[in-house]
Amino acid sequence: MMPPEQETNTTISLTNRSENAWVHAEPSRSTITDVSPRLEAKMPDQQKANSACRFSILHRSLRPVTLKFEDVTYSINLRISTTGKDSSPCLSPPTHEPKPTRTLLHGVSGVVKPGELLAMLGPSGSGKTTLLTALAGRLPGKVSGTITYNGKAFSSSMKRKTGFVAQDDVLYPHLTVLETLTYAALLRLPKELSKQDKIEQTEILIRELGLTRCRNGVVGGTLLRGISGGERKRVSIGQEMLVNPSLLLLDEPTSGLDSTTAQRIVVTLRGLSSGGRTVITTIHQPSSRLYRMFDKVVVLSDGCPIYSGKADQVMDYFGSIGYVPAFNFVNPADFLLDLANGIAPDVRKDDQIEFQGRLDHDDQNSTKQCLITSYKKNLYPGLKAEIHTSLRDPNLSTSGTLSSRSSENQWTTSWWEQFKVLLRRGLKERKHESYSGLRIFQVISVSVLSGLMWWRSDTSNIQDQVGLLFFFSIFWGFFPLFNAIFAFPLERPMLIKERSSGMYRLSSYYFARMAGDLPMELVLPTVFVTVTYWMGGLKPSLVTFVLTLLIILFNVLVSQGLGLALGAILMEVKQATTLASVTMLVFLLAGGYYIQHIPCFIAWLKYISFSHFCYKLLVGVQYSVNEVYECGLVVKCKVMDFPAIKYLGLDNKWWDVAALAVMLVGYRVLAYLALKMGQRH
Ligand SMILES: Nc1ncnc2c1ncn2[C@@H]1O[C@H](COP(=O)(O)OP(=O)(O)OP(=O)(O)O)[C@@H](O)[C@H]1O
Repeated sequence: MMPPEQETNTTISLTNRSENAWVHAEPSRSTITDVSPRLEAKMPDQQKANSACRFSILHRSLRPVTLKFEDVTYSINLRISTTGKDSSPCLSPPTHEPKPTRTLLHGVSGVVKPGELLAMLGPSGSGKTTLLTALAGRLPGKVSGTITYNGKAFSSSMKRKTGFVAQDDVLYPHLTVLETLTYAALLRLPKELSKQDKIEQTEILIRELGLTRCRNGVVGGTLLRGISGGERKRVSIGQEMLVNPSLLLLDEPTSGLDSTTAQRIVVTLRGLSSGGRTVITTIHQPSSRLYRMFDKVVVLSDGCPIYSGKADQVMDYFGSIGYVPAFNFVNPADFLLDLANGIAPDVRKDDQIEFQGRLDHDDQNSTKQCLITSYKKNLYPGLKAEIHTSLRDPNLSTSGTLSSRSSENQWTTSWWEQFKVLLRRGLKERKHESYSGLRIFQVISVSVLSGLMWWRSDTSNIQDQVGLLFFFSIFWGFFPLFNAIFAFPLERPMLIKERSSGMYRLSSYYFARMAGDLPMELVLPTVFVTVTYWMGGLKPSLVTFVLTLLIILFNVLVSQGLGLALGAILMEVKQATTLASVTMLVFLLAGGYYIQHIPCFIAWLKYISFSHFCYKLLVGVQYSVNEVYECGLVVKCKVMDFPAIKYLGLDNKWWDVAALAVMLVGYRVLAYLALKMGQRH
């Protein structure tokens, strides 16, 4: 363990180095050379030129962004109104009529320029996250007021220049720090950089963030012990820093961290903003030394602004409207939080006569009202003027937009590259879950058990043998279905986070996910069928065995597709598993083995049951048309006349194959469309 002093020293030197490697307001030859002197020294001239060119591509993406927001107001529809009224104390007087909406932000304004670090302060529930999410262009529904980025609305090009670090770290628990950042680099850095360059950038970043000690440690999560909370937070920040964002927004990056680690993170943010980025962070209770690092603050009280402006002018402002702390050396952040909570400060002796009367009568709400009114009266006009000077803002001369419209919508990497990286990452993350001993044990034990139950059955016990074929179709309908249901609901937070930052196409993710699931989905049934087929005494023919296996694999893929579709449509595991159980029960009953005299008004159910088609095909390949079995004492009957087979009406097998093929494609298209629609909400 490093002593704390050493850690702090490292932080400062790291931040300085970070300014060399990551923080560049304007791309130039000199900054390019700064990026990686070690790399350049090793390269021949031509390679150096190429490398310089490649790194310039990375740094060209840092364009100054001036973010202005004016009168931002945001409401949500309330599902259940318990009190029947909007509880906000903002200027409008409370009404007693039930309202279907609740306003979370009430006319918040501000300006943040490149090189500035803005902190949003306020009590829990005051709307900091809501405002931050609105500024990151990620808030669902309608946000009224104006939010502009270099004078323009949020666009897909801005999306890729924006880094957003959410309050809860969304990371894959089984990947190491190095793997997490490398995969992010491979997905997010421009295609003009080689894989080696991207890996080099990751290594630099790991050093910049002080993550060297834990680079090979797994990230961990609720059920898996991994790196510490502070390290995890730095990994999340690192993922965003990789793209060299011009605008970086962070939600509570210091929450739950000790003061040294919190300072380390804010120092890093300060370094990032000094290099020309626009950095906005929400923060709960900063110490006074952290507060001093902020250029601007927005203070919210129940969604209403009580201050928006320079951090070092806050005390003067509140002093000017009559709120002065009792002590000269009070932490401004504590003072602001008290005010935002409606707690008027203790007064100094010389001001006592002036304030005593009001303190006696003011409750917290009226203090808040008073502060909000003062903000509107004193600060807001000035802020409005600052927002409206956009045309004269020198930062806007570079306006931050890319040279051509077409390049705005380009992805940083190709579809194929995204697919490969996502596939590798998915396999690595899920190998623990897919190849878990438990799952393998489950399949092998059921296969051996059923092999023993049906031990060497033959056509003399045709009922049992047909039962084994039906069991194949049902077991390999249930098992993949219930595994696939979890896929999208569990990955949802990651998908939302990565897709919101424009990391990859939905189609590349979707195909990578399907391809990643294939090995396990196909290996386990193969083992199962091999064991049970031969133990169970089915037709001792290699061709029949292979055909049986292929039919079951086909069935597995169809069932997996249905599971993916249910998961993607409902995006909720409990609901999806309930619906899947009902569906499979219907398929089981309509399959044709248990009931052969289904009333015609409900008999159509078998046509939507993939188990029915699978069972039909299995019977079709197991028995030939003229095959007979002993149906009584020295009496032979045709297998095709056995009730559970006759009912199936074995005609053209290709129709059954076609029906399964339609379901195979249909369910997967449905799953994709459901994901796509889900992304819009
Ligand atoms: N989707 C939602 N449905 C209902 N209420 C919501 C929703 N989103 C936010 N809120 C409410 O809006 C208010 C502001 O929430 P927000 O998360 O922005 O606060 P915050 O200042 O970031 O809080 P904290 O510091 O505790 O994270 C809270 O009272 C919260 O309960």
